[in-house]
Amino acid sequence: MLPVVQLKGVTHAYLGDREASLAVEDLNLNVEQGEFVSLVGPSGCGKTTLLSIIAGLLQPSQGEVFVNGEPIMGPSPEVGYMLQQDYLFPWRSILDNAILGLELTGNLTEESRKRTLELLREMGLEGKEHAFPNQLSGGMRQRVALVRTLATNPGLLLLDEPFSALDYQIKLQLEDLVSETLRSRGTTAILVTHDLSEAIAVSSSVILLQRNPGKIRKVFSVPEQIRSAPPLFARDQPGFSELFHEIWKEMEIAGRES
Ligand SMILES: Nc1ncnc2c1ncn2[C@@H]1O[C@H](COP(=O)(O)OP(=O)(O)OP(=O)(O)O)[C@@H](O)[C@H]1O
Repeated sequence: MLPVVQLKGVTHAYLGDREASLAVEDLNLNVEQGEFVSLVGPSGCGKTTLLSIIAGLLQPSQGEVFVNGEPIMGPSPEVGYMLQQDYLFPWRSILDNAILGLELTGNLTEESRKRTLELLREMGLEGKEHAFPNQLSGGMRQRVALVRTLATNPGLLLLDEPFSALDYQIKLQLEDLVSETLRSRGTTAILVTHDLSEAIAVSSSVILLQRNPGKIRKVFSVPEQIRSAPPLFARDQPGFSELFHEIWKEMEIAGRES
C-alpha cells in the first residue's frame, strides 16, 4: 500500500530582503495509512513549515511531496488542516460554521448536512447547532472546528497545536475525543505539538526535529500498550515515562548542538 504522505528530499528556504533562511533541509518521511505521527522539536525547527508544505499551502524550494501517491499541487479536500485558533465566523451559527468546508468544496447535500449534525452530536454539541460562536466555550469552539475539518471526510488530518490554547482538563478530554474519532475512521494524522506527553499519548510515532536547519533527528516508535490506551490512560502505561525521558534527553542534546 502506498504511504499516505511521502516527502522526498524536501528543502525549504524563506527568501528575505538580504538573505534566504533555510527552514528545513533534505527531509525524507513516509506516513502510512492510519498512522498518527507527532512532530516535536525546538521552536524554529520547521514544524509549521512542514505542515504547510504537506497542506499544499507552501511550495518547497526543492524536493517532492506526495499525498496518496499524487504530487501536491495546492490545497486539497483530501487534506484537513486544524490550527490552534478555531477561526469560526462569528456571524454564522455553529451548524453553518461546521458545514463551511462542505459548502466551499461543493459537497453540501442533505446527506452531508445530516452527517455533520451527527458529528456535532458525537462531539457533545447537541443543542448548540443554532448557537453562535461567542455563546460557546473555547473547548466547544475547538470541537466545532474539528467537526468542520472532519465533515469533508479528509483521509489526512494535519493538526498544528490544536489543543495548546485550552485549559489542561479540556485539552485532555479533546485529545481523547480526537484520538478516538480518528482511530474509528482510520484517518491518518500529523500533529505538531510542544507538549511531549501529548505527543506520546496520542501518537503511533514521535518524530523529533532539530533546527538550523530543520532536519529529522530521530523517530521514536510508541509501544503498543501505550498506543492502544486512550490518551488520558496512556500516560499511566508502563514504558510511558521511560519513553518521555528518552525523547527529552535527545531533545536536550539536540538543543545544545543547535
Ligand atoms: N514567513 C517566513 N519568512 C521567513 N522566515 C520564516 C517564515 N516562517 C518561518 N520562518 C523561519 O523558518 C524557520 C522554521 O519556522 P517554523 O515556523 O516552521 O518553525 P516551528 O518549528 O513551527 O516553530 P515554533 O515551534 O516556534 O512554531 C524559523 O527559522 C523561522 O524563523
